[in-house]
Amino acid sequence: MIRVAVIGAAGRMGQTACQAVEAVDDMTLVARLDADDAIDADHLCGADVAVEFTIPAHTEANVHALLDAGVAPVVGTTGWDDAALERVREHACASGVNALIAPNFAISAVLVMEFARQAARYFTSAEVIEMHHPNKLDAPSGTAAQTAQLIAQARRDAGAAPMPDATQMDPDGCRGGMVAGVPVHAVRLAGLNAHEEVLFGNTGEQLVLRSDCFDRSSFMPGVLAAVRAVRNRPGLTHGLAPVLGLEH
Ligand SMILES: NC(=O)C1=CN([C@@H]2O[C@H](COP(=O)(O)OP(=O)(O)OC[C@H]3O[C@@H](n4cnc5c(N)ncnc54)[C@H](O)[C@@H]3O)[C@@H](O)[C@H]2O)C=CC1
Ligand SMILES: O=C(O)C1=N[C@H](C(=O)O)C[C@H](O)C1
Repeated sequence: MIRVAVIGAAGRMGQTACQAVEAVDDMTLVARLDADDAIDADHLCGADVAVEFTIPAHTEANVHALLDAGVAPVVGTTGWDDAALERVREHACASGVNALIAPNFAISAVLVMEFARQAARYFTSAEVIEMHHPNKLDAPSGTAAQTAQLIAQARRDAGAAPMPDATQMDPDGCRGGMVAGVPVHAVRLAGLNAHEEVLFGNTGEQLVLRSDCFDRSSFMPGVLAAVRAVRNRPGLTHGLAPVLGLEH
């Protein structure tokens, strides 16, 4: 039986994660913590693993507190940069407590990232469009940022030429933001949940990869898989792909 704490338990993802943990036979929910609760042994109630869905400004501090408490974090909160990930990697290795941080736990989104990585070298142009509910705090989404980085790395590895773009005037930033040299566009629209399109273009052809997460339950199989896997994966695991056997 895996003893699980949920941090950010009052939030949209935290509530869904609590329900998912309570619905399976091999886990027991031992703690629901939110913004006013200390992350320490008293409040973690003997948890083995903590699922963390909070806010970008606080997630790193929460993760270090969990590692100090000997509880393996499974983190879905976004807003991580390379330096913060490296600090967690070092802390996890030094403490012997494993951690997993993934910008997206939905199978469709993880596969879009993997397929985008594979496709990138074959196309002249690539752009990412992420579309979310208007309550989202960060832009671009963690998933879009990771997708752009994977595309950029694959293009670098393939020695791809710069993408064609004749734009000379864009005072309002309508061409989107640039993540690792890949244009990323963020839509915030009432009625949406979490969606991403990756567009690849060549002369005369287009490939579109799209993930639609209509409901937060879509993230839960991945969260539960990460909870089951994290204690067997030394150090920091970044992304769900390796847990799904998509190592590259
Ligand atoms: N990796 C993935 O598959 C997914 C990641 N996300 C990410 O998860 C994060 C949370 O998203 P939502 O649940 O929609 O947000 P939300 O705003 O509904 O929930 C955040 C919760 O965290 C709590 N909180 C804030 N500071 C805290 C602290 N220091 N310690 C403990 N709790 C704290 C808030 O009170 C709130 O209950 C976002 O970064 C979002 O992008 C969302 C969906 C899927
Ligand atoms: O805030 C959300 O809702 C989501 N956040 C994650 C992200 O920023 O990539 C994952 C998913 O897109 C939902």
